[in-house]
Amino acid sequence: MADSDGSKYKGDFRIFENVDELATGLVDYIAAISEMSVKERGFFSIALSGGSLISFMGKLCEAPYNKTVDWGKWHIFWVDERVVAKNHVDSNYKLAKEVLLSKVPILPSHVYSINDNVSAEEAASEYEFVLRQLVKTRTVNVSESNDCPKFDLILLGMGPDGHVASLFPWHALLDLKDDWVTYITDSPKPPPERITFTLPVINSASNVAVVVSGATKAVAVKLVIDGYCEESTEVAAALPARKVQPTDGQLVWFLDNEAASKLDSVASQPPPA
Ligand SMILES: O=C1O[C@H](COP(=O)(O)O)[C@@H](O)[C@H](O)[C@H]1O
Repeated sequence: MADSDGSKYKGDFRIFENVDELATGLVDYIAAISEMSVKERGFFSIALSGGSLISFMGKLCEAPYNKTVDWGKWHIFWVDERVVAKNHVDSNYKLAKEVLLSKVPILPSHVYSINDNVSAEEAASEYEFVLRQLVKTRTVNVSESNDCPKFDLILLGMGPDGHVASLFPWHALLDLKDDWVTYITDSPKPPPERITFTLPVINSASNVAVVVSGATKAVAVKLVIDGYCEESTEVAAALPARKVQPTDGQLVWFLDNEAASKLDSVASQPPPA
């Protein structure tokens, strides 16, 4: 559906029968972008979120990906991270380590986790500093239009409130234009202290995938993609996920049937071949 300014929400939508098929589709997609990036640039820069999407990435540890993916070329970042110790149950790093990083031959020096010994503000500023060095060496590509890092792939989940990364509805962080990495100390979802990429960085990526499953997110999915939902009084345009529109990159949504169940505009599309 069109916004009040006439613009339409753009993206590709892949809808799967269940979460197992979604996970297979997602890892196929990640492996293909990894191969293309390594061929074109010699590196693959990927930024992970936390939450349910990480569990789907476990399939990358299985055949054929465990052998075919060029793990030595992967450089792994976090789109957002909770400012807790790396062994804390809320740590996005811990989740990714358990599901993927400890099971494939990724180089430890290519895993860019946050400094968990400092405040959220310092952690964000250190993370942005590291990112700036890696953009200088082009380990992470750069956007020609705004000098932001241009990740080969950014993976986002979405909460039932429409938040992506640690960018929450109506929060002032949504308006940041010049920062790459920022921090929040009043996150509506615990834990309260987090760091997060800003929208300009997310929207500068070459590829962005939003991965959403489950019936509890069906209303938010409809608000974001169709621009309205009769069952909700939320303002669609205020949902952070609706502000994810890559400037020069490709956006793909991976949905299971339950998350897509309220959509009118794309629900009738056949699953990808
Ligand atoms: O707090 C967070 O939530 C979102 C969504 O998580 P999910 O478990 O509902 O899929 C996640 O994408 C984000 O990275 C995380 O910090």
